Amino acid sequence: WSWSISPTNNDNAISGPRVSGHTCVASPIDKNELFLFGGVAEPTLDVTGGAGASVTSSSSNNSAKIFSSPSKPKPQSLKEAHAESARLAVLTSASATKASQQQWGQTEQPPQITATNNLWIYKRDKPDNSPDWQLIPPKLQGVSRPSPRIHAASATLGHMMFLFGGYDPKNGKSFSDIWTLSLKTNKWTLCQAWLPYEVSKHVACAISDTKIVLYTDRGDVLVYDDDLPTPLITTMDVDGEGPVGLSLCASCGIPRTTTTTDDDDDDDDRSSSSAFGRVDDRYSRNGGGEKHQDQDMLIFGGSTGENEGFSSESFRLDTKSWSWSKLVPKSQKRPPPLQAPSVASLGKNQCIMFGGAALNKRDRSFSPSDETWLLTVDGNEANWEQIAVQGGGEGAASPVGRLSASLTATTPEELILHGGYNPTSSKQSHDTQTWMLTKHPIDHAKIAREKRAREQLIKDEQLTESEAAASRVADMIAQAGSGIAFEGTSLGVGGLDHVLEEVKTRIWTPLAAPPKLLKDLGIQPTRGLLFYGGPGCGKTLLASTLGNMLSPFRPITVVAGPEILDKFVGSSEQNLRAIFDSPPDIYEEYKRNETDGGVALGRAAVHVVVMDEFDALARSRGGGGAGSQGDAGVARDSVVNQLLSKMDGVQPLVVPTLVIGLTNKRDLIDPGRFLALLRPGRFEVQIEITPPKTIAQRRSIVMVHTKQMFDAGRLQVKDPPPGSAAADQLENAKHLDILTYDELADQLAIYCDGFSGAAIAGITRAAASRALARSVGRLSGDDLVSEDDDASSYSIMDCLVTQDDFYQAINAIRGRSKTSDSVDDVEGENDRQESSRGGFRSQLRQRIRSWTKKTSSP
Ligand SMILES: Nc1ncnc2c1ncn2[C@@H]1O[C@H](COP(=O)(O)OP(=O)(O)OP(=O)(O)O)[C@@H](O)[C@H]1O
Repeated sequence: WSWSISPTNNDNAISGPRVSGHTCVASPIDKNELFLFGGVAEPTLDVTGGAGASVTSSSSNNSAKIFSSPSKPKPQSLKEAHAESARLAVLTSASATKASQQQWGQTEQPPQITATNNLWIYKRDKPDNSPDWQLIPPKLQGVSRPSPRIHAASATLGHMMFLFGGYDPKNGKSFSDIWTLSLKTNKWTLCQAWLPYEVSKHVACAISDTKIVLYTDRGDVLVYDDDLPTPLITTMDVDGEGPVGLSLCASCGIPRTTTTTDDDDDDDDRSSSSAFGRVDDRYSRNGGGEKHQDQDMLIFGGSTGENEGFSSESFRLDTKSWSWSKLVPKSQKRPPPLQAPSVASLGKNQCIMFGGAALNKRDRSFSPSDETWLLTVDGNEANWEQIAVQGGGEGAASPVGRLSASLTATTPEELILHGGYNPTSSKQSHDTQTWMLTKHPIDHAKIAREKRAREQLIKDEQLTESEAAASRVADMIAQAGSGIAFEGTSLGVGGLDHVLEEVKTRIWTPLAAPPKLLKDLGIQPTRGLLFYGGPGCGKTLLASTLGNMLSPFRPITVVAGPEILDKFVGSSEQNLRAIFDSPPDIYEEYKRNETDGGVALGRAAVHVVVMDEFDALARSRGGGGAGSQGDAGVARDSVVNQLLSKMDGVQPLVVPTLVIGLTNKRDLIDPGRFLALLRPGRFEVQIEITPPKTIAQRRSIVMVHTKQMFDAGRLQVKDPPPGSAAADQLENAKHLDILTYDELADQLAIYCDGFSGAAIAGITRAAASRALARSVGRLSGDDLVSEDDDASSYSIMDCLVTQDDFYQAINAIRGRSKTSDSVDDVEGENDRQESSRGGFRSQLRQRIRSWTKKTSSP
């Protein structure tokens, strides 16, 4: 895990709003969009002390003082503790003002806390990945919107964000209203339900498709239910010892571990101790279309309201049995007691916590933490691990300590941190930068070192404009191929790691090296790369993904060999010349930012030409079939000669060019020509692309093609992402023998023995088509719908690709050539098989058994 300022490559990063104590959610519609609402607008003061305590900023010493209310006798019971905590919470704003007056003296005016009701949207879909914070104008937010507030709580259900309560420091008022914001239209609506009392510094998290659970600093667990005709808030009776009235704690959801059965629906029994909303007795499951809850709530840190009562415990609220349990730390290593840290769930059983304020008991000061912790929950055990230490590596930037910031997960491998309050800094106490925590290791030290070396080189050598441009092009290619860029998962290519390794060493490295260094060494980047091998093994896929990586400044040119050949004398050569002499222009955005309109950069930027069916050009005279003789043969001769002379560097090229030739008929290439093609400077690098031979190779292709459906929760597996369609339907499919995603990938890799990459991709498509057909209902009632399912219950949005869909698709393709890549019609094949077969399922099982035997024998 490492921290970086978002975006990493742009020095002119536009910073976001200066804010803390706000709420922020990721749009479920587009992971590149975040919505940020409210918070403290001014940088100088925040009320963070929680119940009975307040904090002011201090420029004189390097830590902020905490002013506590006089110690009270320890509450005797849980109930008393809750009541005490609630009472103190009300005093918070008063003590904050008083304390800050003491701190700032009578003459000096303490800085005012101003809450805002600004709604911001953060979009990252711009081509250069630069962030774009936009304030949504109030008039576009609907007829009415929430008033300014801090410390509200928010959570999303579907495409709606729900906002609960909050506090307005201007008039010392907390709120009990609930608002919904449509993340599609950006319009607010006041909810019909209300919180039972005014509340702020509470937390909220969605626990199912229709329910949000809230934990207040009075120690109450409230449930918002959106699935009823009139939405309703209910106070739950909860068993076990939970956190005692925590203020400014942090929370996130985590998949529930306890099992639910259809008839084990005991929530009604413990129903509500009180219900708030228009219709008091509506908290009933009857006819509510209730889906099974699938998230528990985790609570971290916070203040109990007693003197110095910061909590270091974490608790889990089981939202099925409605009981609290304290997480037991696996080791001594865990975060200290913290107030207002930021936390986000990564799905599955992990979450990440950043920042918060740690209390220094001796002088009762506290300082903001800049630590990042990864928590893995195993039942009630908590395994804490400190991550991204020093930002994730030497030379990495990392966010300064802060509290009341927002940490939002956009994917399980990327989180966004924004805002927050750093009380030890008197001026820039809010950070306006948007920070990104990503799982991929970035070697910041190395990047920084290389950048410095390049800058020095340009300075020392007093490079000309064109040399500097060439250096920048190399720089950009170096960046494009660094980190995990050459990993199969990043390129969407499976099982070809050895090929990627070779391309990286022989093609990318010289292109990415400083041109001056190449000159010193007397070498030039390779001009030609030939991929050969059977059909459907990923040659085209590789060429286009690598081409785009190696040509960041201009589009690549893709041309098929036969397209170049022309029956008119001279036209073929002309076609070829056009490819080399008229490369596509560099992208507009690069031209725009250049003082010379991009002329120097245009001359230096690499042009990648992908020549498919390369054998058509270099075929031996006898091996080409019809049309290979006569005029076409002559045309080929002169085209090849021209190509060779373009590539061997005798004639200077308009721009540096890399030709990637592709052929699945290398044996048709004239041996004499082949030798000529091999000569240095021409197609120096020739790599055979074979079908995946090992289980590991096929597994990685399977992963490439199923990752999207797994991440989106459309794949029937035992471990689907929480809250997804697959998770919802898991309960119904319990009796089926379902594998985890990893197990399924292994299984498919075994069954796909002998398949090409294209065939494996085809199987995924075919399996998805089967699932789609089933959901659309076109085939409802016929035997494509599994016997185990109730066909009438399908809706398009329940669409789930089952493991059986894969097995049937494999079976269909097994009947054909193993390396066939024309599997688009596998669905049709399925239909034919389905209608003509009898006892198909048992046949399939037998086949699978025999494959397993075959493949597992030593
Ligand atoms: N190694 C692989 N990893 C992931 N997907 C693959 C792989 N090989 C093939 N595919 C899938 O098969 C499709 C077709 O492959 P591609 O066109 O690259 O094969 P090819 O080797 O160029 O075939 P041909 O020689 O017939 O042109 C790809 O778009 C991709 O979806």
